[in-house]
Amino acid sequence: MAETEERLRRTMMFVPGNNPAMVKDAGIYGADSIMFDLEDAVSLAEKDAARDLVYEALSSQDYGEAELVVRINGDDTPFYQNDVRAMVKAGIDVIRLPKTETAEMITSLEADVLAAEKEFGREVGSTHLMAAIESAKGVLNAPEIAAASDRMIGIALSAEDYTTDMKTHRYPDGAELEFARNMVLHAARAAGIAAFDTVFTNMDDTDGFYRETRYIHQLGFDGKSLVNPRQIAMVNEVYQPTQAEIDNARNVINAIEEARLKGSGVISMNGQMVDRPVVLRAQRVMRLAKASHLVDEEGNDLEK
Ligand SMILES: CC(=O)SCCNC(=O)CCNC(=O)[C@H](O)C(C)(C)COP(=O)(O)OP(=O)(O)OC[C@H]1O[C@@H](n2cnc3c(N)ncnc32)[C@H](O)[C@@H]1OP(=O)(O)O
Ligand SMILES: O=C([O-])CC(=O)C(=O)O
Ligand SMILES: [Mg+2]
Repeated sequence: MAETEERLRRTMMFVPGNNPAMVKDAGIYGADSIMFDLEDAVSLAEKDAARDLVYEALSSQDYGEAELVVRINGDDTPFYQNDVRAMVKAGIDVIRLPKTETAEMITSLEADVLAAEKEFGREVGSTHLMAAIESAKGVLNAPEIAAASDRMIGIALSAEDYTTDMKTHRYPDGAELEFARNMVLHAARAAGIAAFDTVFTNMDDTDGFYRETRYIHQLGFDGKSLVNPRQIAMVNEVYQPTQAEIDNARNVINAIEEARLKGSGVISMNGQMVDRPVVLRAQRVMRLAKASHLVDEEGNDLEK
């Protein structure tokens, strides 16, 4: 899917690129985006084997509707060039650059991707990019990074490396991430691309996971990077609109359609002015409701 704003990206699940069983089954859990990892989940000794495994899977497996992302190794590693070429050749949807600190890192990746698209006969521009922000420098440069290329679909905060760079660690209340989360989110919104929150790595702390997901949903993040399939349903639950939100969104969309047929742009509904931002929010609620299987393609309630 080429359209960037329309696509729902609530769940982007890391799949270690060196694990054949996980790579094979990654499509069965219903993640919006599957992110094969060639970077920190893979040891140095396994880098080439992981790249081959992911290349083979991309060439032969059907991952359905999921968006396919690969986290390549950084441009300061000997694996970077081969990662870029193999993933473009395989027709990956999105390349995620880890530890991105400057806009130049993205423009240089863009040039490498373009060269690979031409070399392997892929449509020019078909490979999208995203950046992981994992350091103070990356956070401060996030606005330029997010706007560095038309191929950019999003930026993600990566809190494990970021908190290490900041000489702290992760706490349950997330205060240490407040500035970075807000920077990443504002940089993404200003550039018109998606914002992803970081992984939550304690699989046994379900309450903590829900708390963090509700918080980043409230801030306005599109979704979260995940490390385990069990986290997918929990994120979808948090992002699922309430019945009252769906009813209101449907009324807004119907009212604006009626107004449009009568040739008017601004309308009032229950004494409330309905303008463009209200309509855009309503459309997003209906997209989320459809993805949550609460309404059908026409926007009518489905039986629960
Ligand atoms: C800081 C960073 O860079 S984070 C990004 C790098 N890290 C990663 O990619 C780690 C990804 N996650 C994992 O490897 C695992 O989920 C772990 C190690 C965290 C936990 O593993 P487990 O305890 O085995 O998880 P769990 O018991 O929930 O697994 C259930 C099933 O889901 C599968 N599964 C678990 N995690 C994943 C995953 N990320 N992708 C695909 N399948 C997965 C398991 O293989 C298992 O399948 P099975 O039932 O067919 O055997
Ligand atoms: O992107 C992520 O959330 C995982 C990661 O690399 C980090 O936290 O350093
Ligand atoms: Mg990291």
